[in-house]
Amino acid sequence: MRYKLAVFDLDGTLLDSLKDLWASVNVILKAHNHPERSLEEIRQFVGNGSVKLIERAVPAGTSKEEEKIIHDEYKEYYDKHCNDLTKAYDGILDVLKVLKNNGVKLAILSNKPNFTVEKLNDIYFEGLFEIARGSLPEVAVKPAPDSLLRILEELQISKEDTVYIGDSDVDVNTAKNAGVDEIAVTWGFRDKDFLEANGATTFANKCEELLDLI
Ligand SMILES: O=C(O)COP(=O)(O)O
Repeated sequence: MRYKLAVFDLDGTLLDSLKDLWASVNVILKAHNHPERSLEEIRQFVGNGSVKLIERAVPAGTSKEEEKIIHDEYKEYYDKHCNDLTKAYDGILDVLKVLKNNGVKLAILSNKPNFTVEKLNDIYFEGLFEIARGSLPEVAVKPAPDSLLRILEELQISKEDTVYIGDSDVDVNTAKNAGVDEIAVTWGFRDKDFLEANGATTFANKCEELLDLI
């Protein structure tokens, strides 16, 4: 294998989670008498963590105080409903197992709240990941390189031996900012043209292609 460590984004890369994100945002918007958002809008709003998701979803003119209340309610609701409609992308679990059997260390790095990432990791990934990390209050979220570099340090793996795999411009930029190689997957929340326009150079169109690339 080319790399010793493969770090994966979660939403849109390992898990098809869009419908639960969409449904949860809308439950809270509705409770506050705000207009609901379409699935396509939520697809575009996801990627920079839950604070940004809510900032983008509330109507213009919403006060910062209300936005914070909506965010807190959303986080609590979504944590309970993060696995109602979500599923792992077909074939991804087998790919992860092959990588692990070939000696590649695996980690998750997401901008989702950390407790939700830990929960989904327990549900789906059978202990395959050394680290399953979401956003932590003391660490800057992606595309800042901090959280990715922290994982490298914890696992004692160099940048040269690491690849970051994700489905969004945020993920491409995270890898670039950290100085590690990146693979953009095209089955997630952003299309290939968009990813290419945002600097992605290596693509996986089907999850089995990751085996050759990693
Ligand atoms: O919560 C988000 O905005 C995105 O989550 P991700 O980093 O797993 O894609």
